Amino acid sequence: MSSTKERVCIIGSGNWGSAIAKIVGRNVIGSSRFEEPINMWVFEEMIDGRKLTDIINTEHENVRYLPGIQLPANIRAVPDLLDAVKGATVLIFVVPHQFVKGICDQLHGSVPPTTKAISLIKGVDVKAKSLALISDVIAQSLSIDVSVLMGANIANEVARDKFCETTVGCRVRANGELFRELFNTPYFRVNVVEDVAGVELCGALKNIVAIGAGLADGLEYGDNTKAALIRIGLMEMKKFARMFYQGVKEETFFESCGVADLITTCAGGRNRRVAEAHARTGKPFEQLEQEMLNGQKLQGTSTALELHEVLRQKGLCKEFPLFTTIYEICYENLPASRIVENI
Ligand SMILES: NC(=O)C1=CN([C@@H]2O[C@H](COP(=O)(O)OP(=O)(O)OC[C@H]3O[C@@H](n4cnc5c(N)ncnc54)[C@H](O)[C@@H]3O)[C@@H](O)[C@H]2O)C=CC1
Ligand SMILES: O=C(CO)COP(=O)(O)O
Repeated sequence: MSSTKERVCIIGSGNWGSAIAKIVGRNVIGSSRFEEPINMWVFEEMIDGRKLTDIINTEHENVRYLPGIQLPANIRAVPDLLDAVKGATVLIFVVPHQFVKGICDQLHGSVPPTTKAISLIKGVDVKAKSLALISDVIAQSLSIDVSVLMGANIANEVARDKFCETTVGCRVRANGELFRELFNTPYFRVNVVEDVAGVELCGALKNIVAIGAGLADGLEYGDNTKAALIRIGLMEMKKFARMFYQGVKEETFFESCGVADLITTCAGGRNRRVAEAHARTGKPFEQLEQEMLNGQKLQGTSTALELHEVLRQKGLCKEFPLFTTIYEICYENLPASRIVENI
């Protein structure tokens, strides 16, 4: 007899993908709603002569992207994307945003329309010079409903069971509630709101602001300057989100995905850390990403570029001086000190 339970597949296995695998892997144990085995699609690579999938499946640890954390044994690493999603009724998308289109192209035609998906991906897409949400890219490509989960969730802290909150944005309330059940734990508290665009744009845009915060740190400008950049960044995030997506709610910016994620990313995130190194050394971001992140990916620089394409196209650069300056520092060799002068 076939199971009536939901079958979950995680698409992605980086730093956040692995931390989230720990949460959902544990949460489905003994569940009446979800099957216990969970496939996690892994972009295969060799580590000291061994396949990463073999290491995960035998040692239950993602030694490359989340070392030192034991994953539940019901998480099964699968190197083939189509094998991984076979039979899944729930898909969790958690890859760096630059890879999502290629993944959707591969999945096209292999995902039933009743599938419920959620995107944990912080980024945006620019299509024909106009902005698209990553959740819309997935939804349109696969003709399925896509919720989002964003929050103040530095993966290494979540993986160590340190208390935090997160925000699920949904279009279909029942799917939002399903995702609450899948993700919520006493130390990972989920709040569900019906504002997908607001939640997702908070998650994407705060990565640009984090670059600004890191530059200020690298230049040793102090806490007041950093707070000012965070405040101005929040205002630009809000202005941008509401200009491009009618219906984005004011309250969303006070959820975990909004102000809380800004604070944590500007204090401890990878975007901040690499931007600090850029201000100190003058090395290009791409080089620092490779030197400092061991295969993990920066999202803030490419998001600044993508946003800039849209702002320039619409003649809006002057209305977003912080986003524009960060783009120019990342891509046009503007000195880091202009972060303050230009705004
Ligand atoms: N790490 C964190 O603390 C958090 C990350 N996020 C978001 O989650 C998303 C995923 O980030 P992470 O899990 O941290 O990833 P990551 O940056 O740690 O890892 C990079 C991942 O990309 C994969 N990869 C490399 N080349 C690829 C290719 N050509 N095609 C497909 N995959 C490839 C690698 O195998 C690895 O799994 C991002 O949008 C990020 O902003 C959200 C919340 C917290
Ligand atoms: O999104 C994050 C925390 O919520 C992680 O941010 P970084 O990618 O800058 O590490």
